[in-house]
Amino acid sequence: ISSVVPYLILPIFCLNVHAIIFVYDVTSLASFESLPEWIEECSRHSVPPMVPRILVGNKCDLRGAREVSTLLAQRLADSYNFPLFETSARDPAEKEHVDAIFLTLTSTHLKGLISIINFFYWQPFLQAIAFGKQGLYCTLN
Ligand SMILES: Nc1nc2c(ncn2[C@@H]2O[C@H](COP(=O)(O)OP(=O)(O)OP(=O)(O)O)[C@@H](O)[C@H]2O)c(=O)[nH]1
Repeated sequence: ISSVVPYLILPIFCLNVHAIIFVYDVTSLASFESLPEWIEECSRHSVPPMVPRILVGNKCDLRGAREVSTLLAQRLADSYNFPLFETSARDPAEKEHVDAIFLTLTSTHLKGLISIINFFYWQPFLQAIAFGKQGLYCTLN
């Protein structure tokens, strides 16, 4: 999410969202420090907790201009339990990182879907077992 996205547009982005990538610029401490505000803002717009979120530090090719250390970013990522990636949209050597970001999001999203499917598939059986046990308990008493 870029800092230029007005707050008014955010609710529209948050409708039916499947994944969120929070991107900051590693050469801008201000962009990093604005992240918690954007993360909270997304939560306020009822983005379900199961929607995978990921933190991405961009512009890693600008080594001399770095203002956000990996350690600092990792601490923030850990505090929200988000995976952290550092990459560069400009440096072709970092291409694999961009691929990894989307693979991680896709697999997390699929895991979420599978657990929902599992829940609805097994729920009637679990209920039947619970009910059966209850019935047995009543009969024995
Ligand atoms: N060196 C470098 N420049 C980048 C990278 N990603 C984007 N840029 C440059 O940063 C500028 C802004 O990129 P945009 O894609 O417009 O991104 P934005 O979200 O508007 O970002 P900011 O202007 O940085 O707030 C452009 O000149 C891009 O070419 C990167 O990984 N490395």
